[in-house]
Amino acid sequence: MAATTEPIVDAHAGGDNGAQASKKKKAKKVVADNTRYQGAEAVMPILVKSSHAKGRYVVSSKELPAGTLVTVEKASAAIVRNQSFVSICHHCLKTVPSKTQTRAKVDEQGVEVAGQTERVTVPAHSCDKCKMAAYCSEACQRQHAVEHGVQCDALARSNAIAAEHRVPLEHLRSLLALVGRRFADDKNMPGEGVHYKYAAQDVGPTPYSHVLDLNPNRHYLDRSAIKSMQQALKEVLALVPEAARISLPEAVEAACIFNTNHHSLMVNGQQALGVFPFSSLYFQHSCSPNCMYVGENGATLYIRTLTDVAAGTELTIPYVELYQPREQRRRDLLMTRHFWCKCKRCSTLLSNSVDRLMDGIQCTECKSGVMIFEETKEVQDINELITDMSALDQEIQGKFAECEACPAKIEVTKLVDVLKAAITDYSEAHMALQRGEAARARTLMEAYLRKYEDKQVLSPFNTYLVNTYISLFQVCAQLGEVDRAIRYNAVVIERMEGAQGATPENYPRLAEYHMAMGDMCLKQAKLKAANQTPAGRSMARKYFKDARPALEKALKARTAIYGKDSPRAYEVKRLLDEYKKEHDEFVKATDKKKVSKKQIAAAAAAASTPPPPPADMPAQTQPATSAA
Ligand SMILES: C[S@@+](CC[C@H](N)C(=O)[O-])C[C@H]1O[C@@H](n2cnc3c(N)ncnc32)[C@H](O)[C@@H]1O
Repeated sequence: MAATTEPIVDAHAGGDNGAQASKKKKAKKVVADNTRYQGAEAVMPILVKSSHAKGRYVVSSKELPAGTLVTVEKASAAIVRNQSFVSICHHCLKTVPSKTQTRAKVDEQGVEVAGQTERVTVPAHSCDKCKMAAYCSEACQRQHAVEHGVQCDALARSNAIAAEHRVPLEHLRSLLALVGRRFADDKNMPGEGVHYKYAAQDVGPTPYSHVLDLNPNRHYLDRSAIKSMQQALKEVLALVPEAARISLPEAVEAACIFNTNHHSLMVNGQQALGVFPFSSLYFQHSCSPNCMYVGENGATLYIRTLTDVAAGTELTIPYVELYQPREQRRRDLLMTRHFWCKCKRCSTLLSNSVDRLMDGIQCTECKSGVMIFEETKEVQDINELITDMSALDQEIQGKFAECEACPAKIEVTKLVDVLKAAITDYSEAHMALQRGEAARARTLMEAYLRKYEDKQVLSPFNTYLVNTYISLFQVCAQLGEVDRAIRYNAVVIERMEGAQGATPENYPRLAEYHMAMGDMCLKQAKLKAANQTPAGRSMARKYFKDARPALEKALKARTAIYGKDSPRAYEVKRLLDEYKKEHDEFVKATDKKKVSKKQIAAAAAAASTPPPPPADMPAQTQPATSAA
C-alpha cells in the first residue's frame, strides 16, 4: 500500500537529472575485480565475491556462530558532526575533556568589551589557528597533524563558504577530511604502496584511492545542488596547499561518494560520520540480515554476525530500520541509497510474509485477518521512480485487497484512507511529544490505542501501533510512572518478538528494549522489596522474576552485536550481578520472615496442645483419658 509516512529524503535527491539519466544507454555490467580487497580473506572468515547479477558481495568462508567478527575497517575519512564539534576528538572520536580559561569578554555581536574578561569552557586541546578541530590529547593532535595541516586554512573559512553557497558544512568538511587522508596516504606509503591493508586487530585506514571505487550516484543528485557544491569546493580547494590539492571534478566526485556512502558512527549517540570503502562495497543490504555493523571509537566499523551462519552464506547488513512496512523500507532505501530493495524478504509474496502485518489493517468482517494487496508491478526504472514517486501510488487505483482469513474484499483506496487517518493521528500525538508536552502526548497516545487497537482497526503488529507503545513507555518513564512504563515496554517486546521475521535474532533495537525492561524491573524490585508489607514483597517477587530474562536477553544480543568485552556488554553484566545480589538478599529476608512466622505458628500450636500423657499410659488411650 502506498500510504506511508514521508521518507527521510536525501537533501539532494530528486530533481530532473534522474529522468535524463534513465534515457541514457545502460552501461554494460562488468564483474568487479576483487584483487584489491582479497587481503581480507586471510584474516577474516569471509570470501569476497562478485557476479553480473549482484555486483560485489561477501560470503562466510566457514560456519560462524552469532557474534563472530567478520570485518574491522578503519574509516578512510571520518568527521565529527557539527553539533559535537568540540566534544568529540577529531582524530580518535573519543570524548574531549574540557578546561576553563579566561578570555576577553565579548558582547552578543561578538565584539570585545574593553577591559572585561570572562571564564569560558573550551576543549582541552584544539587547533589554535582554525579553531575547527578539538582533540582529546596532545598525542591525538600530533597524530592528526599531517591530515589536519592540509585542511586547516580551508576549515577556518568553511563556515563562511558553506553559508555563502548554501551547502551543508558537513559536505565541505568531509571532502577536506578525504583530501587529508589522500595526503597522509602519500606521506605514509608513497607511490604504488597504497593498498588495502587488512588486519583483525591493528587495522590502518582504508586508502583514499579505494574511496574512488565507490559509486557516487551522482545522477540522483539535484543539478543545482551539485552546481552550488562545485562553487563552494572551488573556494575550499584554493585554500588547500598545492601539494595536497585535487582537481575540482575529483573533489565533486569524492564529495558525492561521501554523501551517499557514509555510515553513522555511534560514539556517544550518533555524532560522527565515516566512509568505509570495503564494507560499503561488499556488504549488501537485506531486510532479514545476518550481520550488523557498529561504528566505534577510532573511527572503526565492526561487522559481526547476529545469527548463526552456515558456511558459504552471503553476509548482509541492514541499511534501514527493519520494523517498518515493506514499502516504507523500500522508499527509504530508494531515497537515501538509490536502489529498490530486492532482498528475499521484499521479494516474497506479501501473503507469505510478516510484512503483511507491518502496515496491516484488520478485516472489518471477520476481525481476525489482515487485508492483503499484492503489488505485482515490478519496478523497472528506479530513476523514474525517484523523480516521480506517484508511480507507486497509481498502482492501487481500481484494485481490491482481500482478507487473508475470510472472503471479504475492499477497495485498496479505502484501506489507504484508513492508514492515512492512522498516520495523521499518530503524527499529532508525536508532535505533542516533540513540543515537550509529555502528559498531553500520553493522553493522545492512549486514545490512539483505544481507537486503533481496541476497535481492531489496525493489526496488533502494525508499526504505528508498536511505535505508539514505544513512545508511551518512554513518556511514562519520563513522567516517573515506572510501573506503567514497564507494562508498555512489555507490549513492545511481545509485539516485536511476536512478529517473527520482522527483525533478526539479536536485533539492536529489541536488545535495548530488553535492557530497559531489565533495568526498570530491577529498580522497581529493589524499591518494592524495601517496602516490608506482603503486597510490597509480592510485587518485588514479580519484578525480580521479569528482570532476569530481560537482562539475559539484552546480554546475549549486546554480546553478539558489540562483542563480549564491549562496554555495552559489561553494562548488562553489572546489572545482572546487581540483580543476583539484590535477589539473594530478598530471598534471605523473606525466608527469615517465613521462618519466624513458622516459629510463631509452632509456638502457638505448642501453647494450645495438651500436656503429654503419663509415661505408663498407652498412647492410644490418651484422648479418652484426657476427655475423662
Ligand atoms: C554493497 S554495495 C554493492 C556494490 C556493487 N554491487 C558493486 O559491486 O559495486 C551496495 C549496492 O548494491 C546494491 N544492493 C545492495 N543491497 C541490495 C538489495 N537488497 N537489493 C537491491 N540492490 C542491492 C545496490 O545497488 C547498492 O547501491
